[in-house]
Amino acid sequence: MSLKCVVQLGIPDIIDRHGQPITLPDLVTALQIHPAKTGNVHRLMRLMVHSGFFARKQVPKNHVEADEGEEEAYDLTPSSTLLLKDKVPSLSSFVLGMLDPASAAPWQFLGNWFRGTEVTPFESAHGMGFWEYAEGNPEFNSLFNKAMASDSGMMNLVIRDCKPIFDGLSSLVDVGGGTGKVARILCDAFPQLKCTVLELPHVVADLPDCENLKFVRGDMFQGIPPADAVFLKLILHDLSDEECLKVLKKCREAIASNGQGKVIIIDIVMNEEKDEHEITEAKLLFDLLMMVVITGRERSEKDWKKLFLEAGFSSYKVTPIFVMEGDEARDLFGAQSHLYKHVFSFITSMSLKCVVQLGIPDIIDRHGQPITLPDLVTALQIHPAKTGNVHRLMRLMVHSGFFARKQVPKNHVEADEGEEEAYDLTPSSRLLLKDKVPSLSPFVVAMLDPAFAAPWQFLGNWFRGSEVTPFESAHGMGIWEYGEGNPEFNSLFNKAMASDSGMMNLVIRDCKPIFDGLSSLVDVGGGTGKVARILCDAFPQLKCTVLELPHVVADLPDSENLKFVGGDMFQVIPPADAVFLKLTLHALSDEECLKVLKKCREAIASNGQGKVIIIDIVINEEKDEHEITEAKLLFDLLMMVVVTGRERSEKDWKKLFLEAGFSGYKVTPIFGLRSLIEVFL
Ligand SMILES: C[S@@+](CC[C@H](N)C(=O)[O-])C[C@H]1O[C@@H](n2cnc3c(N)ncnc32)[C@H](O)[C@@H]1O
Repeated sequence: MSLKCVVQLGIPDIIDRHGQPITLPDLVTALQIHPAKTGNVHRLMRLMVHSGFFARKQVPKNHVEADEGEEEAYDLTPSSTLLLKDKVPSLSSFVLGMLDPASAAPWQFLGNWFRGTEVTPFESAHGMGFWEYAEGNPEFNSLFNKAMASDSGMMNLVIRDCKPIFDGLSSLVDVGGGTGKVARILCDAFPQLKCTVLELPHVVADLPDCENLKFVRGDMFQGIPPADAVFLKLILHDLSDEECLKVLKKCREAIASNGQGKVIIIDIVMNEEKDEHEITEAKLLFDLLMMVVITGRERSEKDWKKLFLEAGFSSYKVTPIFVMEGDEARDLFGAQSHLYKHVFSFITSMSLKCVVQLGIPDIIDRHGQPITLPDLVTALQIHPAKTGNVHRLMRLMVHSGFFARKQVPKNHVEADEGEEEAYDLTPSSRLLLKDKVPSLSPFVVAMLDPAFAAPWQFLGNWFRGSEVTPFESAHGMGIWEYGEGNPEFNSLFNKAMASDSGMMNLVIRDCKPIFDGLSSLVDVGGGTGKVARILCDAFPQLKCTVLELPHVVADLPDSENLKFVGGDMFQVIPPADAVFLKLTLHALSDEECLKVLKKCREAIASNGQGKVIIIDIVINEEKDEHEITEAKLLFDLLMMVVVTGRERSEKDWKKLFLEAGFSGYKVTPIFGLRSLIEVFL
């Protein structure tokens, strides 16, 4: 969604027009950002640099003469070059089309769809199939057609290498050829070729024919005009095997008239053994996209061959055109895969949510050993028409490290000796077991709830508008107020935070010296008391108080060592030996954070030697591994979108502590993404 925001704000074009790498102040000026939001541009750019969409460069300072030396600036990379709006090829329309709310909505229905009767999750979300929806929604139709045309623009790069394939053809029908982007490229490259685009009537309704190019309104399942060649780009992967077979047979009839025609298909061929990890990932994401939006699938060469032979063709030849050695096109197609992987990375998130909703980790755990696909399908009680799709979900999840493929002895029929493939848990999916501690499944479900997903659609406009957060743009109020009025969301959120806090169990014994000698502690913003309970159990001498918003702790009973106080941390924090804040300060702006830190100081000042204990993220781009920094930067944007918070470097934290009047602090990186910070009077 940050990528979509980058496209909406036109950042690649701004850098391109600038003619050289652009500094942050120049970018902010060019963007015409709302004055209250200018401080957030570097956060968006930091994530985008980390993801390979921009490069940091040093340029000579040029603002004030006295200011000699160099400063940091952002440059385009091959991936962001593909997002320039008026260049060819440009994939900016693809990004906007694929991340449109109408395209995003069906993913929320994936889990239920597996057990229900709707043909696709798209139908669950919109009450009709994709093409019908596009027909009735001209804006969506136009967005989708532009997205496909922008993808087709990439054909320009390879068409000269494909010359032998089109040589000798005098007529060609582009089936499902959209608004004719590829057909025009072909007509330009091969002037002898007469092209016909066969399309749904509403897609080509207003398109005029020209000399070599004709539009025919029709249905590929009914008939395809005769020609030397039938061309299908990203059509057959939209179709189920049955539909694909029907269309291939129609293609055969269309080319049969001249006895030597051929069908030319541009589509994905799965090749997990040979492809690089990132290429396979992009292909698997497309496969799930095809499952969710239409009834299609991505196919291996073996799958394709089966269909071709069944349709009556005698042979075929596969050319992986988009990965040609030594060609400038190779870099661009590499950039395209990188871009698509990021456009569709939400598919991995939503598939993960589906895996939790279906309870797959628990099923494997209960099975007591790696589970075969047939056993998993049986245990899942999937709708009979959907059983063939479980392996597609699992294939992506294996690729993303959530499950491992193992070989187990065949045990279904005695005759069937040997081994078969089965899925096992990995450390990541073990964290999703519902009844184990710690379990992060409530965290997954809550963070991918529609209420959390909606604000991301507002990010681009938010940068230029006056709303405090994109969450407010989406829901008309801040998150805590929203939680107060929506008990279901409130409960979902509190369970998510409690599930995250369950991880504390794992480290509490290592933190003993930090809590030794304390007799009272206030957990500020302590949710429903998960951490406080863990602390009470670990340190029986400790009296804990949870200070929380009244609606969060309304029904929670006190117990011997644990008291709940409904209140407001900006007003007053009860006095104690220590104030504890886990993930509370990263949800606050610097000004808010300072206010709360001062209240913390007052709360511990009474005994003259108290301390503040913070568990939160400390950004350390130089030292952390790439994946850890990525997770921290994603949290940073989450804090920008749902609240007014931010993730901070040690330098940022230090500045706040000193400004709040503390004398010193100590950071202990205990906790994966999180650190424990002690702050002293
Ligand atoms: C990100 S959550 C952290 C929850 C908990 N510390 C944990 O890590 O599991 C922030 C918490 O701050 C609470 N909160 C927000 N504003 C508050 C305020 N003004 N006073 C007290 N608590 C507040 C929210 O209700 C929420 O539970």
